[in-house]
This record gives sequence, C-alpha cells and structure tokens, in this order.
Amino acid sequence: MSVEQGNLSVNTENIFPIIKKFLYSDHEIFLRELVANAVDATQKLKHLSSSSDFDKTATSEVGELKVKVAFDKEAKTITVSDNGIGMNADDIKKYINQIAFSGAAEFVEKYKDAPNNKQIIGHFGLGFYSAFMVSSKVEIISRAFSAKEEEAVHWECEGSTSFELEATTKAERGTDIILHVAEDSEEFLESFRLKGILDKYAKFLPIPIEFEGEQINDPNPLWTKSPSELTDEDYLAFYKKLYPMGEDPLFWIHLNVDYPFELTGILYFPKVKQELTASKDKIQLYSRQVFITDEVKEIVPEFLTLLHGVIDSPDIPLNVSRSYLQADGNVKRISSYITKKVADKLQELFKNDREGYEKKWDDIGLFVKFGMITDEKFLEKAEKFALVKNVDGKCFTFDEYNEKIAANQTDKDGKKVWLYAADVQKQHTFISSAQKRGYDVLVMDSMIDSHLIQRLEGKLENVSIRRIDSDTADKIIAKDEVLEAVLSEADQTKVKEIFEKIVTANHTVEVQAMPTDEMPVTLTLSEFMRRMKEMAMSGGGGMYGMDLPDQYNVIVNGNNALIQKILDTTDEATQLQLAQQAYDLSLLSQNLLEGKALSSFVERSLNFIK
Ligand SMILES: Nc1ncnc2c1ncn2[C@@H]1O[C@H](COP(=O)(O)OP(=O)(O)OP(=O)(O)O)[C@@H](O)[C@H]1O
Repeated sequence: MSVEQGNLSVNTENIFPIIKKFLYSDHEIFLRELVANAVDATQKLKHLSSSSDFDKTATSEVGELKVKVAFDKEAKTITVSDNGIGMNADDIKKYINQIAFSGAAEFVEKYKDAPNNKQIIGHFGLGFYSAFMVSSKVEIISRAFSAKEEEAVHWECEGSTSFELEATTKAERGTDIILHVAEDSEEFLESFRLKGILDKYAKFLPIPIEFEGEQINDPNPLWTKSPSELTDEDYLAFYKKLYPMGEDPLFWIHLNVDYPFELTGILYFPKVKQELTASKDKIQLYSRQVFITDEVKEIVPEFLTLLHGVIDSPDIPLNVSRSYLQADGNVKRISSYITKKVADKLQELFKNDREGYEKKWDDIGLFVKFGMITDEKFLEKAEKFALVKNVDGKCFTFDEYNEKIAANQTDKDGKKVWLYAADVQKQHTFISSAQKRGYDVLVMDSMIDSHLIQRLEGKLENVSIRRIDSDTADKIIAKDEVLEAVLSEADQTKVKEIFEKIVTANHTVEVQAMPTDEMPVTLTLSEFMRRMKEMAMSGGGGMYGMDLPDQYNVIVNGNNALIQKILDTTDEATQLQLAQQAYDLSLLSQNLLEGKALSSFVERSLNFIK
C-alpha cells in the first residue's frame, strides 16, 4: 500500500455540545469573553484614530468610548454593546466564521479526550464562541468604523455550523452582541448575577463598562499608574478595595517590567498569622486588566502565595494545563523576578530601617521562614535579612549571632552551637541553667521553626542547633573540661540502681558529675529522639502508624548534695521516697507531672514539711 498523507479533521457538528459540556463549571466566563472583546474593539479604534486616515472615515468622531451590558428578562436576551472598531461582512466571515470557529475546532481537537479537565478549559479563551455556552441563538449587529449607517451587518447563528449574514442599518458605530439565553441558563437573566460576574472579571477593565446606568469599573487601577505619583494612602485605599475586610498590610511592592516579559502589579505583605492557609491564595491574576483567576499557585512559588494583591501580565499562557504552566519559560522568569523583588524589598527595609524592620519581624518572620524552607534562591538572599530572636527579645542576623556566641558557645569540634527554646515557659529551668553558664538562648517556637532548623543546619557552615532541653546545660555544648565526680564509681552504680527502681519504664538513668548547684535530677530528650518523633508525627499519620513514646533520659547529678543524702539513707523506703521526690521535681519543672503521680507528689511533699 502506498503512503497516504492527510490531515485529521474534527467533526465540527460536534463542537457546540462539546463546548457546553466541557465548559459547564465555568459558564459565567462567557460574559468576561464578550466584554473583553468589546473592550478590545474600543481600544483598536482608539489606536486607529491616531492615524491620519481616520478623519476621512464614516464615523470620524471617536467620542466617549464605552461598553454597555444590558439584559431583558422578558425577551430573554443579554446584550453586550460597544462603540469600537466594528466589523463589516468580510470581517465577520474572517474573524467569526473562520478564525473564531477554527479556534473552537482546535479546542475540541485538543481536549475532546481530556477527562473533565476543567482547569484547562476555564482559562481557554474560547472568546466569542463561549457565548454558545449559555445561548440558543447569538446575533451580531455591527457597523464597522468605515461603514455608513445602512452598511451595517447582521449575523446570526443557532449553535450549529450554519449561519445567516445580511445587511442591516445601525445608527452608531460598533457592535452589539445579542445572546438569546437558553432555557438552562436563565439564571443569568438576573441583575445581581450579571453584576456579580462583572464585578469579578471587569472591575478594572480599561474602558468604562456600564450596567444598569452605572459605570461598574475603575478603568485606571492603581497598578497601572506610576509609583512616583502614588502615596501610601493610595496603596492602602487600593488594598481596602481589593480586600474590604482585611487588616492593613505591612508594606508593598509595585511591580513593573516590560522586558523580557510584561508584568505590572502590586504585592502587599499582609500580617501573616500562624495559621498560614488563612493568608494564602489571595493574589489576583489579571491579563491586561481582565481578571483571570485567583489561583496563582502554579505561577508564583508557594511561599509567595501568602502575599496579597494583583499581578497583571499578558505573558502568562492561560490556555494550557496547569502542570504545563510551571514549565513555561515566561512563567519561570516571572516567578524568579517576583522572588527577587520580594527579597530586595525585605533587604531594603532591613537596611534602611532596622528598628522598624525588627518591630515587624513577628509579622513577616513566618513568611520569610516559609520562603527559606521552600525556595533555595530565596534562602540565599534571606540569609542577609532573616533574624533570630533570643529570650530577651533581642534580634540578630545569622552572622551577628554567630559572632555573639563564638567565644562561649563553640564546642570542642569548633562548631558554634545555637541553643533554642521551643516553649519559654515550659523550658524555663533549662533556660536558666544555660544562662548561668553565660549561654544565650533563642526562641524558636513556631511549627515552621523546626523545619527551618533542619534547613539552616544544612546551610550554615559549622553551626549546630539544639533544643535547650536536649541535654543538661553542662553537656549541651560539648567542651573539653570535665567536672570531677564526687561519687566513686561504685556509688554511681548504686545511685543508678536506686533510680531505676522508680523511674517510668522507658526512661533511662544516667549519673553525671555536674556543678553542685544544678538540679539533682534533670530530664532530657535527645535532639535525635525528638526529631525522630517529630518526623514520625508530621510524616503522614506516623512513621510506624503510631505516636513514638518519649524516651527521656533521667540525668542524676552525682555532685548534688541531695544525691549523697539519698545514698546515705539506710531505710530503703525513705531512700526510694527521696529519689522519687527528686525525680518528680524534674518532671514537675517540665510540666510533665500529672494525674495520680501528681497527687502522690503533693501528698508526699506535705508529709515532708509536716
Ligand atoms: N465586539 C467586537 N468588535 C469587533 N470585533 C470583534 C468583536 N468581538 C469579536 N471580534 C472579532 O472576532 C475575533 C474573534 O474573537 P474571539 O473572541 O473568538 O477571539 P479573540 O478575541 O481573537 O481571542 P480569544 O480566544 O483569546 O478571546 C476577534 O479577534 C475580533 O477580530
């Protein structure tokens, strides 16, 4: 058989049912598409009017350009009118019958097998043909800018591949698109519904949009203006317009690039609360002032979805699938541009007003940390302006902090050890022990901190980060000097045996020589064990399908006088009671004593002081 070549053709008869079916969830898009086309038509006219030939045309007055949306509940029609460039018969044949139609055909060809892929379709600018999602018949009455009143054209189509085109008269230049609303779409014949859709998609279109005698849009939204003309009040007022219920933002960035991609916008830094998801997904994406979506997850790095505001770019492809979007060159460039701008802004605030920056740290810290964990490039930049805060409320950059602790908190291997408290109240005893040794203690108490710690350890050279209760103050920073033990080895073994009789089963006992003024018993949870546990808990329902028990180390301070007293006590019951009391005190200092154990402790304590 000889090789045969040819093109696969789409059966165009199928287009309308498919458009309807696939676009189901997003039917309201038709209005955005028609209004956007109308705005385009007026802008084309504006463009044209600057050419010298324009004066000679039939409709030489530009006049006040605008778009009107109207509906008639009785007649069941929605009409979108503009006084833009208009179309003559040839234009309709070319742009509506052929191009728009082939666009629709291409759409069907591409997505006929995609199972219910609404995300793709919702952004597929089907333009004019999306009118058929809600209409049983569509009419176009148009008078091109160059046409006389009686040279206007009338086109109509009932959602099949045949159409009618004839001459008509029209007093004004421009186009009316008349939708005869289908029975199943009569919900759109309501004022509030149409107003709602216009508010969503047309609020910032560049040409006045009129609905029920009122202009519903702001044609010159803030992001299209030059930053030099704008005051802080303008930015705050615009924020209120976007988020009427929102608390004032902390600061903002005005984006403006022409090359290698076009992008404008304003990004606001909200006060990010611990509850990250509440701040997320508030950025609105526009394309030439037409609202597209508020799902920008695939367009900006995840941590930037915490920001609020507007991004406007005609260079973000909207008619492709979301996963494809992330691989798109422009999207990548836009994403790294925004990341850089955000980092630059933070750096600038840090440099120009350190005090103000530190005051805001509690609000922006979460955002910066989230960025450092999830975005390598941001992490690199953020190392210069990220702060750590110690228990006294003082802030330091990473470099400043390393310098501060270098003398006293470098361990025997030359590593700088950062100590932190995850709960200042609970870990108070540990904090004071560390402070007695002149150690500084940081506060890292948010969920995100534990992830950040791992990230920083991987990133910062020669730094080890330890939670304050992961060891006794004596050992937490391993140094060469060793305290001499007061107890002999044999006595140490005896002490160990006494405590092993009373401690909770999975706790291990260790006798150490610590300064005499340290607690007789301290409970520690090794950094390793704790991280394992945290990982098991966060790693999707538990690594072993259960919560790992806390395996505390019970550190007995052999040099504390009470331990000697316990050893010297001959009556075994009293000896165990004393040991129990010392052990309970260590539990109590960490808020771990509860229930029956707590009651026995209280009773025993009363007996001791009676
Ligand atoms: N109101 C109008 N006035 C003048 N020309 C119009 C109008 N509406 C549509 N057109 C013409 O019909 C063409 C096809 O419109 P359609 O909306 O299908 O596609 P598009 O606007 O080019 O692209 P998209 O698919 O992104 O919307 C337009 O490019 C334009 O030339």
